[in-house]
Amino acid sequence: MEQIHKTLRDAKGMRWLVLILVSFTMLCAYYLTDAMAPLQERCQTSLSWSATDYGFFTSGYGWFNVFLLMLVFSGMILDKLGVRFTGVLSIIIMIAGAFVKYWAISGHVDGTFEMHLGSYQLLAPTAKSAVVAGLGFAIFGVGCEMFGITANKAVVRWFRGKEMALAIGLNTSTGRIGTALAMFTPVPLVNMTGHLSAPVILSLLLLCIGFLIFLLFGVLDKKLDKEEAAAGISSDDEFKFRDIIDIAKNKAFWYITALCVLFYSAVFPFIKFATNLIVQKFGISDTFAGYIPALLPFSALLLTPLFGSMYDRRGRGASIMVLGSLLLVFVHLLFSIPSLNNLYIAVGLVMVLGVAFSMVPSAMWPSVAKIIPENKLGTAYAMVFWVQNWGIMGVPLLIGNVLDKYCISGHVQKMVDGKMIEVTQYNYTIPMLIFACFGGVAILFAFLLKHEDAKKGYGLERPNINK
Ligand SMILES: NCCCC[C@H](NC(=O)[C@@H](N)CCCCN)C(=O)O
Repeated sequence: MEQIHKTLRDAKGMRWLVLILVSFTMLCAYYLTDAMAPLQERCQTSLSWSATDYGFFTSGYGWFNVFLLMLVFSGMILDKLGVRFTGVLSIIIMIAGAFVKYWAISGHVDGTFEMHLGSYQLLAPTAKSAVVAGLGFAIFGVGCEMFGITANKAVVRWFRGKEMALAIGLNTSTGRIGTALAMFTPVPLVNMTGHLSAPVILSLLLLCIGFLIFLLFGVLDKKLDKEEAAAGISSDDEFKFRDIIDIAKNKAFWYITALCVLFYSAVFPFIKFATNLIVQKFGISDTFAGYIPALLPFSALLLTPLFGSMYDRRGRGASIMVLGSLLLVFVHLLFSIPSLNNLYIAVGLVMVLGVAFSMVPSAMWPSVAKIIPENKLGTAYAMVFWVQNWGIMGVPLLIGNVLDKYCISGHVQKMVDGKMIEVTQYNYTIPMLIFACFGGVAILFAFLLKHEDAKKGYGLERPNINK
């Protein structure tokens, strides 16, 4: 006779409480990730940054994750030391990074910085404040990504065989609330306080609250450990180097990873430049321009759980990813057309992008858990995030450079903080075409993944809930 063991994760209320506890920190982390996006023009005027400096600072998020392989180490730490330890460590790292970022943009750093290796110029003269803020963002990025994989693993642990995709979707949605808040609160906050660093101080506060809330999750998760140990359920979480090789041998894993880096390269970096795009192309002030990109995470936050729940009940995960990638290309292509400069069109396109931004993540993250066994999941998520970070890091650099080199359309005089300042105008057609190209290649990988699933039977088109 099969013995049925009831543990905390079998109690619906407990599962959802855990989700709330894990998700709050996600909101705080995502807020800080995007809080400088609506302030691009302010950084350029108040800190004398160029678009290249802004792109350089923005790319900071991925520096340590990519070059120091911090994400890979994070995955190992997660699989070896568990979600509680890794979660706490990641929040401490985020707080440290946020502090450095605050220091740099609050006027403590002046001058420019350049780097040479012999006669070769590694870094052209860049505002020192952008370099230090980038370093802070790089430290923060290590914590934020480490927390992302920890949250994924915690949610999969508590929801596997139950409402897994819905839970991952809701967790992602909470992050989107952070992104939405980051789109429309920074400019009013800066206007109110007169300090460019005000949103960063708010994030620091939120992260400290997140830290305390995560400790509560730790108490429940430890209790689940004890119950499972008493019931003889082993979690076999030990990390082995062989895991990386096993994961790397899986073709479907590489298809989903390629889809991930391409899709997100066309979304996250787009968010960083979106406020400025709206200011430049549709001619509205940055105070209101941030409201339009805010519709993107806002619609995604409502729709991600919806698509997640559809995937749980009806399946069709691979098809959802194909359709989401198609929508992405559609939106970026229309954004690239200079004559389409009606504000209603911008609102409509951002909403459609929100649909794409719900479809792909809601199907992608639960699908990784179908392709890779749970004991290797921390490492697998870390490997996907590592590749994805190349895009999060490289694409803002690329776009910043392209803007300064090929897209300057003029200069205007604007009143900023009571002073008349020259503001550079950009034409965003080329950057939007670059984003569309990423989407085009993403479609190809979404099809390859669907084909591989049909061949190997991972069940990406099947529902997640065990009936
Ligand atoms: N449970 C959440 C699944 C991952 C969500 C995914 N996050 C990432 O891809 C992160 N590597 C990057 C986070 C950057 C923060 N703006 C997402 O869709 O947000």
